[in-house]
Amino acid sequence: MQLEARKICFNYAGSSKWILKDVDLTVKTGERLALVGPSGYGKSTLAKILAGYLQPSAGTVLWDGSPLPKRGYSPVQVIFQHPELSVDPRWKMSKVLTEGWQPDPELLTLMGIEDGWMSRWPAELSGGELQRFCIARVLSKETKCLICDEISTMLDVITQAQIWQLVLRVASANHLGMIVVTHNMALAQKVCDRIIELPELNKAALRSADMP
Ligand SMILES: Nc1ncnc2c1ncn2[C@@H]1O[C@H](COP(=O)(O)OP(=O)(O)OP(=O)(O)O)[C@@H](O)[C@H]1O
Repeated sequence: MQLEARKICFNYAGSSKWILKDVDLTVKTGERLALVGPSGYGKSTLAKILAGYLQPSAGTVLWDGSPLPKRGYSPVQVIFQHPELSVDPRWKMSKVLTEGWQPDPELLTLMGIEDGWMSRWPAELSGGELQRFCIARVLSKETKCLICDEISTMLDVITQAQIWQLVLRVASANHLGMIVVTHNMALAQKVCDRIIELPELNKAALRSADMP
């Protein structure tokens, strides 16, 4: 099984600038791909397109040869940099956690999620604690490809290491495909087996003039 992006082009509404142009990318289950590049080069935009959050201006994203499902649980899930922006602040954590599936107690123990946190509001957890929920809620067995968009950037180094240990453990156990979006080459080298530099992948956009 694989996630495939074919000739992806993207510009934000109202802007004539190509953010992405003719980007091709394939990630197979079990493979860990790092997408590396400086700030502002379109990494998060591509992550959102690959996960189906944004529609490309042209090109297609295919999961196992078919478009991503428009409804229901998607096999391609994404975790973002800022967990506080990824959860509904009006939902208690138990609801946040079980929106897509019912995580089993073993996973919650593995993720270090404490029972007492379930009745709290998102604002009553630290960034690291909240990020654990954001990770656990997308680790259903139906998830086949996980996109991690700068998931540890705002955490201290100890929490970063813990979070990555947990994610990689589940990724190995579930044979997930992974795309690790980062500007940190050292992290990419540590957690991934293939590295793609976005400026190279997206050179058509960098070379192009604005859209006609
Ligand atoms: N909603 C939006 N509307 C208009 N332009 C946007 C929007 N979101 C992002 N951009 C622009 O698109 C470009 C790429 O942004 P993107 O967030 O994908 O980059 P990035 O490589 O992920 O950056 P960073 O590493 O800083 O997160 C930037 O120039 C940004 O200003």
